[in-house]
Amino acid sequence: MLPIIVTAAILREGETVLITRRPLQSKHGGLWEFPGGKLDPNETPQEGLRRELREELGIDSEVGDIFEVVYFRYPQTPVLILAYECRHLDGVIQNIEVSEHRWVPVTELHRYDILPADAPIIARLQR
Ligand SMILES: Nc1nc2c([nH]c(=O)n2[C@@H]2O[C@H](COP(=O)(O)OP(=O)(O)OP(=O)(O)O)[C@@H](O)[C@H]2O)c(=O)[nH]1
Ligand SMILES: [Mg+2]
Repeated sequence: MLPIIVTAAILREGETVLITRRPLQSKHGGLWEFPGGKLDPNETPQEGLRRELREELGIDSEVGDIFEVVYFRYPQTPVLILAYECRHLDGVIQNIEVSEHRWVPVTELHRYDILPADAPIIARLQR
């Protein structure tokens, strides 16, 4: 099966990185992740990630360099996650399509129940 392509944002503030919590009623509800989502047809990854950050958090952003690429097999379908360094340009972060957001020091990410596919992203953040 071909993987679903997903983009994820690495947004930093000082030593911290932004993680968001999936709504309880959604798939993997209650788990933490990096904001982002599935690519729509005919969208570039950068366009898709900017759209997701607007939809989920209400912010304008700039998508920068690729940070990590992860292939992971979930029981239902594999995912290919493209994680990009992003810059928060404008707007106050709101929990629109997420239940919570938190700025977490990279050394404390292990305290959170983060989606298993994100392990290589976390490892790179902690290097
Ligand atoms: N955004 C995001 N998705 C991730 C991460 N890690 C990870 O395994 N995923 C998986 O990627 C898939 C797509 O993400 P999503 O459900 O947020 O997609 P979406 O925002 O387009 O939402 P939708 O499906 O309700 O339209 C999910 O199955 C999710 O489990 C991550 O760090 N960020
Ligand atoms: Mg999403």
